Amino acid sequence: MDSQQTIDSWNWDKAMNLVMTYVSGHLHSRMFNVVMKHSVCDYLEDGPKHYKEIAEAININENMVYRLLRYFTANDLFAEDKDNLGTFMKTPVSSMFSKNGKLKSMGQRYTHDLHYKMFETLPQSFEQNKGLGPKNVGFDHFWEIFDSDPAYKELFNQTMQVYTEAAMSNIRGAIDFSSFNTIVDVGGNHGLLIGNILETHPTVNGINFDLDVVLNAATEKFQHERLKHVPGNFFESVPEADCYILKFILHDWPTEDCVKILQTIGKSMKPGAKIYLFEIIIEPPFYTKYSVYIDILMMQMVNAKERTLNEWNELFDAAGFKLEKVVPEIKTGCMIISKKD
Ligand SMILES: C[S@@+](CC[C@H](N)C(=O)[O-])C[C@H]1O[C@@H](n2cnc3c(N)ncnc32)[C@H](O)[C@@H]1O
Ligand SMILES: CCCCCC(=O)c1c(O)c(Cl)c(O)c(Cl)c1O
Repeated sequence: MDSQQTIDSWNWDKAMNLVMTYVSGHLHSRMFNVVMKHSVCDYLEDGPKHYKEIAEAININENMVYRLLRYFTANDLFAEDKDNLGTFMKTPVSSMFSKNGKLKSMGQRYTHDLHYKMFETLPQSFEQNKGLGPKNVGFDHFWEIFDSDPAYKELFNQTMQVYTEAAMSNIRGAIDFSSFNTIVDVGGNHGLLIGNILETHPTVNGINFDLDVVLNAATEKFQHERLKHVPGNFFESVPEADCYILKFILHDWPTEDCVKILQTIGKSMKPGAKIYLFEIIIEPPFYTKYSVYIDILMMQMVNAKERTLNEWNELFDAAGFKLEKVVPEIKTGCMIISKKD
């Protein structure tokens, strides 16, 4: 916006919209924390409710509940009955965050008190050039949280399953895995990706490989007659196979740890084996909002990052691998790598 445009069209609405865009994030997500923590969306699922009815149900002051509902009506989550002011209604968006909604776990996790505490020192992380998130909540590494907070672990697993469900329609059918005998989903968590691949590849066997604390979590894992769930640590060893898939794994780790993970996999790869990486590929200067959001999330929570294709190639080279192909059909990003000759 050049100065002349600013002077000519400067007005209250533009000023406030600009301010809201850049400074309201913490308020907005903490307000959504209240909605998710008290399952406010659920109360509107079976019909319009007066704010006093919801206030009594969630045991919060009725004027506060009115202001909460009003705030999210202005932000298109709820609607207010113009003929019965004070009565609020669900919208297709609020249904997505209700008890049967696809996005409930996302809404709960990304506005979780733990996340808010982990992001409190984001400015210091930039100044100190390292992610300080886990230290804010008493841990050295993000993954330690799973042992001490099973409820958060379940939320994590559920949200990763939702991401995979959202990506499956694009991934399914885009890659032919039929030439492989066994595929290991390294850090497969819920097993949805490898499970879907087995369903469309009748001759392939699958192994869902993840931490014991994850595979023994309460969240249902994908079951299939040709799928085994195998606990382990990808810094120690992974099962032997001719194909490995890693989705949103390497973006969780600094480059030196990614090299260790790839080299650990390399020790178990059969001759001619391939690795399929389902990872974000940042393409300067065409940045998507979610890719740069997840990049900062990775920095603060796991001291890691999203990568450009050049950065991926540098990583592969350092690990003794080479990029065979980028699979353009996979919108979330997909690269096929193999060990250097
Ligand atoms: C961001 S999640 C991705 C999960 C799944 N691939 C997906 O895309 O939905 C990263 C996964 O890596 C697993 N993980 C982290 N450290 C691990 C380790 N040392 N060994 C095996 N799995 C690990 C986590 O338990 C988690 O399931
Ligand atoms: C658009 C893809 C988002 C994947 C999110 C994700 O992978 C992730 C993650 O790996 C870690 Cl370690 C994490 O702490 C969060 Cl909050 C994530 O969302």
